[in-house]
Parts: sequence; C-alpha cells; structure tokens
Amino acid sequence: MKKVLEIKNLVKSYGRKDYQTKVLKNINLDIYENDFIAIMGSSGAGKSTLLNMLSTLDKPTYGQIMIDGEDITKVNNKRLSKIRQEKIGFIFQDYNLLDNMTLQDNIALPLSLNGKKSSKIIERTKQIASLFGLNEHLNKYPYQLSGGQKQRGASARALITNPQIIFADEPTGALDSKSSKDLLESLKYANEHGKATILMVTHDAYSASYAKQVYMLSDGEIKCRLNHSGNRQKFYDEILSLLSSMGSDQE
Ligand SMILES: Nc1ncnc2c1ncn2[C@@H]1O[C@H](COP(=O)(O)OP(=O)(O)OP(=O)(O)O)[C@@H](O)[C@H]1O
Repeated sequence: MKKVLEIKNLVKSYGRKDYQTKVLKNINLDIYENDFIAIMGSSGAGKSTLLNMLSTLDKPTYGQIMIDGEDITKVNNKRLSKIRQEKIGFIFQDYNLLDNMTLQDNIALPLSLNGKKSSKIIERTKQIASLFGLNEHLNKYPYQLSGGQKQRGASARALITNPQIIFADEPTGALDSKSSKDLLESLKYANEHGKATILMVTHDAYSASYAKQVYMLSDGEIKCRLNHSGNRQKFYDEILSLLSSMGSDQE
C-alpha cells in the first residue's frame, strides 16, 4: 500500500523562546492510501494543531511531514500552494462556502481555479454532487441550503479534484444527527469506492466510528490506536469505552 503521509518526530510549541508550551511532543505517524483515520482527544489536546500542520496550514517547530515523499516543511510558499491545489482537500466545521456563488459554482471552484474546460467541469460537478445527494440543489445559493447540505457541498468541493488526502476538522460539529449520518455515509462511500484517504479530527465517538482507525491524542502524544473490525456499532462501543478509560471529557 502506498504511503501518502509520513510524520516524523513532530513537535509544535507555542510562545516565546523563554516561555514555550509544547502542544505536540513527538508525533510519529504513517498514513497509507485509502486510510480513513479519526483523531480524537480531549479539548486542547492539540488535534486541530496537528491537522493544521499536516494540511500545510501551519508549520511545525521540529520534525518532518512528507506528503508523497516530499517534505512539506522545507518547500517554499509557491510549491506549498501547488501541493494544496493538487493533493489536498479541506473540510472545515463552518463549511466555508462562498455566499455569492451557487452550490454548483462553489463545488466547481477548485477546478475553475485550475483552469479546466467548462463542459468537463459541469460533468464532474454533477458526478460528485450526486455522490453527496446534492443534484437538485445545485442552482441554490448557500443561504437557501440547510447546514447538512452546505457541509455535503463543502465535502463535494474538497473531493472534486480527486485529492490524495482529505483533511476534515470536526466536519459534523455543526450538524444534527441525521445530517451527520448523511455526511459520514458519503465520506465512507468516497473512501471505499474512490481512493480518498481521509484524516478527520472529531470529538464525537459516533463520527469516529465511521473511520477505519481511531488515534487518541493526549498530552501532546498519540497514546492509543483502535482498529475497526468490521462492525460499526461494536467499534463505536470500543471507542466509548476507550474514552471513558482515558478519563476523557468526551461523550
Ligand atoms: N496560535 C496559538 N498560540 C498559542 N497557543 C495555541 C495556539 N493555537 C493553539 N494553541 C494552544 O494549543 C493547545 C491545543 O489547541 P488545539 O486547538 O490544537 O486543541 P484541540 O485538541 O483541537 O481542541 P478542541 O477540541 O477544543 O478544538 C491549546 O492549549 C491551545 O490553547
């Protein structure tokens, strides 16, 4: 299996030189094509910090992050934006759709920015929108959509370029349970039927139970890994019992 992300001795500190807080102490992680990983941990454990570094939005204090064998901590900004455009998709908790564009244009945006031909863009937009059950909403503007539809739109936008890795930070954080389930089913489908590798930060055991592996971040380190054994309900129970044994403040 191809290694898409390799993290070596990753450290992140905040603050001045003489007064530093080490948020991430020593993270080592290999992520392979088609993995679906959930990163959990209590509030302030460093989940978003880790995701921001892996997704090129922030730089580590020490350590290496290799995407496709290329150390993204060492490349210049021009190369970094190319890597973002070509290899990475982002899903944020607050959707980040552009208000003055239709859903169709929002989903198509990464391709329009790449300068692809318009008939190809429309075809691909419809294809990805149908994966997320959005075809009948394509001409609507974000204010005409529900939270769940917006988040599925944001996810379709993240997947439209067929990126190697999707980074999702609390993608179900603002959704009700039905919309969360719809979104997670779509991500699962994209992971199982496409080649999408997904790395999702979540505090929610239900969302995490859709992943293939769950990593627990605690005290700046990955303390524990759980593997999905095939039955989602069983995995959900295992995650809950791990969270309670870790004395976490999760549900
Ligand atoms: N830019 C920053 N400067 C200083 N400290 C920061 C900065 N960003 C994050 N931190 C600190 O790093 C720690 C980890 O924050 P992070 O947002 O990664 O946690 P998290 O696990 O995602 O939490 P939550 O579940 O509450 O979102 C926190 O103590 C936070 O206050």
